[in-house]
Amino acid sequence: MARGRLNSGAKTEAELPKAKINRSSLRNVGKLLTYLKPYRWKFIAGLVFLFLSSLVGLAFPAILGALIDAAQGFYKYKYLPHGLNAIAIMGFSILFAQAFISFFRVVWFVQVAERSLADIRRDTYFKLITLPMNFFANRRVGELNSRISADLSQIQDTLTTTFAEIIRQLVMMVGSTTLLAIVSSKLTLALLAILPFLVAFAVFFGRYIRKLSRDAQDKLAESNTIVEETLQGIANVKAFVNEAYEANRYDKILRKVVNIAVRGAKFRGIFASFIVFCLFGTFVGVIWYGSVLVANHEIYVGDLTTFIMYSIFVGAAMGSFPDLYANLQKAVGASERVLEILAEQGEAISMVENDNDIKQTIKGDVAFDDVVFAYPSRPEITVLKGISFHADAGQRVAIVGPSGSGKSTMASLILQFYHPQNGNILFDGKPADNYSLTDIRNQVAIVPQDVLLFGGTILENIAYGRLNASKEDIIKAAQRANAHQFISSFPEGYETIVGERGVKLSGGQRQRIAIARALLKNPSILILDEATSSLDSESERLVQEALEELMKDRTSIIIAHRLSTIREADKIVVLEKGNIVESGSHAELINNEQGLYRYLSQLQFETSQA
Ligand SMILES: Nc1ncnc2c1ncn2[C@@H]1O[C@H](COP(=O)(O)OP(=O)(O)OP(=O)(O)O)[C@@H](O)[C@H]1O
Repeated sequence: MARGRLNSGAKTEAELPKAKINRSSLRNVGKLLTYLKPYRWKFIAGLVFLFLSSLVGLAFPAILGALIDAAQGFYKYKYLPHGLNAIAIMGFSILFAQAFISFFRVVWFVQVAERSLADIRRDTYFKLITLPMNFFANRRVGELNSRISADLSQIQDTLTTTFAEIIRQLVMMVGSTTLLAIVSSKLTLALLAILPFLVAFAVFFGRYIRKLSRDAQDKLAESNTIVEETLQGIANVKAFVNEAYEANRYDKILRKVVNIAVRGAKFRGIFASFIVFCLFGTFVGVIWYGSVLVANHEIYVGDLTTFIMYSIFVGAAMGSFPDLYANLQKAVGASERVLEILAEQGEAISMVENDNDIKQTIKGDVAFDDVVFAYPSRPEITVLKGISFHADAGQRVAIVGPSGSGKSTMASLILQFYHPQNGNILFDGKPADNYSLTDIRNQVAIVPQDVLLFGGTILENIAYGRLNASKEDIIKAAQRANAHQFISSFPEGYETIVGERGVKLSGGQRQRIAIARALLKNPSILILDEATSSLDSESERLVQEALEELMKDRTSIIIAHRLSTIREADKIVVLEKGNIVESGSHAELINNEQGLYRYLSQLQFETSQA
């Protein structure tokens, strides 16, 4: 199912060229355009200036024609000054005005687009990070990444360039055609007899080329996903000596990209040469016919110049439409994909830091009451089948059981990453819905199996537990977590950059940083997802000591893999295939000869003896 969604997403992309720009897609894009609202005056001013600069541009051919006619002593236009120099000065003034107007329209459009796009980016990112875990289970990081980068850049491009170009070219085309008709209706008719064929060809061919380039883009996105996934799991790639396999995988997809792109290149080439041939052919024809009209004294030479320039404007405008239209279509597709994310239902987390302060304190009682749960991405498999257990505030409760029995799932439910389909999770006797999400997550900390550190400094990584903590508090937490010593031994101390995902630190060091982070957070409920990989005995001792310190005076739910570490727990809950099969103290459980706990303990004891 997860891949199903992914594929459907990819399919929308591939089919996009066929999706017409229609009312409903435009309505969708209209929703994104609301982001322009705060900057609407600048945007409207930009539009007006754009319109003006296009109109002013239309005056040129007339002025140049008038200049040439004036050289021969003809003054056809009453509203233009008589005299060569006067007309030339007018031409320069118009040029200056156009330059002036163009400057502002470019600056304003870019300002508006940059600002509104930053707003959309911010909102998309905010939405993304508040989406429930299930959303992420169904998508790849690379795919989401490209929403924020590629799709939004496409929209930005369209707002800054394509949109303005479309308006400009439309004004040029309509204006030039009208003026052409005024200059010479005969020549205009001759031109219009050829142009529709050109346009029809351009549109037909342009569509096909767009489809090809979309396919190439999709494949390229796929290849980027490979790079990203490989780099993220580089240790795995190396450990399995799968460099050649990955290189092959990447090479294969790159070949596909090249194939599609090369096929597209041929069509693009044909398209370009045909357009060039037709355009020049049209001009040659028009100049030929125009020269005949001049020879017959039906029009002036200046008129012919004016006419040729307007024809160039019309031709250029028509030639630019297929690309502009393709860009518009891409932007519509990109907007739809971005809107998809914006329309998702996020979790109730505020983006204002103070809103997320603790409002209802939790003492530390945790209980599961007949909890039934299946992951939304795999509804057919019930992972927890009616779990009930209780941990009093301050108690240590260990959850043990074979791999896949649902231990980590229980941790995710306590953190409210998912919600049970049946039953309740209770904090201090009250169902979780009675608390805000932020209240629960602020008072529950997890030290996960696989500690993920961010790329910044050690200080920043510990401070992640409480962002407003002072440096003294951070050092104190590190000391309590047995981390201060090794941190101080680094030349840069707390300012040491941990490297991407903490690769510069050992497993035990990373764990102690995670413990310091949790100590700083000072939660009333602690979840320890014990690391499966064992550390060397010295490191193990340091981590264990740090954990003891961390567990003091709070409820601890320990997901244990090594049963030797949980003998002192107040209660041990034994899980098997989503059911609690036993619970009690170590002494009670070990005496149950038929019990799973005793069996697992013996198994581990034997393995460690072997
Ligand atoms: N995000 C998920 N989406 C769908 N199914 C999942 C997801 N995470 C875990 N599962 C499934 O839920 C079941 C319980 O997994 P869970 O990780 O809770 O087990 P566990 O007892 O913690 O195992 P381990 O000791 O190996 O960590 C497994 O069958 C697993 O395949």
